[in-house]
Amino acid sequence: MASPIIKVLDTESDVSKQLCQLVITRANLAVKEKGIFTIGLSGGSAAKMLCAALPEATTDWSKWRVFFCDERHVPFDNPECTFSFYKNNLMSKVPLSDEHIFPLNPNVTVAEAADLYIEKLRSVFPGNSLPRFDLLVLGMGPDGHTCSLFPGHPLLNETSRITAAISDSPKPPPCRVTLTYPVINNAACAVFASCGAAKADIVQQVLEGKSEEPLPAARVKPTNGEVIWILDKGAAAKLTSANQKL
Ligand SMILES: O=C(O)[C@H](O)[C@@H](O)[C@H](O)[C@H](O)COP(=O)(O)O
Repeated sequence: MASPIIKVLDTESDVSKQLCQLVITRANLAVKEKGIFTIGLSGGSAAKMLCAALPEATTDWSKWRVFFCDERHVPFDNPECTFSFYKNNLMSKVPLSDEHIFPLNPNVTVAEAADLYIEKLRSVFPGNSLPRFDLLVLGMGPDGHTCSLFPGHPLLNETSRITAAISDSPKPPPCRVTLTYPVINNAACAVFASCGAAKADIVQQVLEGKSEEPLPAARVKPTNGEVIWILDKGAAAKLTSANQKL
């Protein structure tokens, strides 16, 4: 797998614009080549960036198939629900129909929701092969987690399931469903967007650390794909100069 591509920009607004530009470029290329664009979205600051800029974008929304890299197992009316954040802040502004965005089922147990999510994935990625997303938009928490894959958690070692339930997430809420590394590392492209000086240490650990136990975000290494990190200067502040290309 090639080394991560690192883009360092001045401000969070620049990161947001660059993230959305990458998403749209990838979307329009996938639609042109395959007639469909498959994307996995994350919550947190990436959701805010995408919802702020995507409504202005030019793309054929009818060709998008939108999944969640992870999702909190909460009712849709819970403010923690990532799907509802996108529904209220993106879907309400663009012609992305309900049939093309795939939320979790919050009305079953979290384990059942993880199983049911596999069926939703199979409705777009048929057969038994690993789903290959065109793009996964990922965030990284201050502990180096990504999706709902947390440091030291047994799910880091999941090699057969394509989705998994977690009920002891250290980041509340505790119950979530997450994509696992078999799917994450089968993606054509995974992009992280991280901003702020508070992330500088963990960004340096993930991108330049040599730990025996790599942090979850450092384990995102698509076998036949690329990883792109879009950082503002604050988040990139502890990287070596080689990685600080503005
Ligand atoms: O729903 C979630 O909680 C996310 O998917 C989670 O993995 C998020 O991406 C990171 O916690 C980073 O969040 P921030 O970018 O807001 O720090």
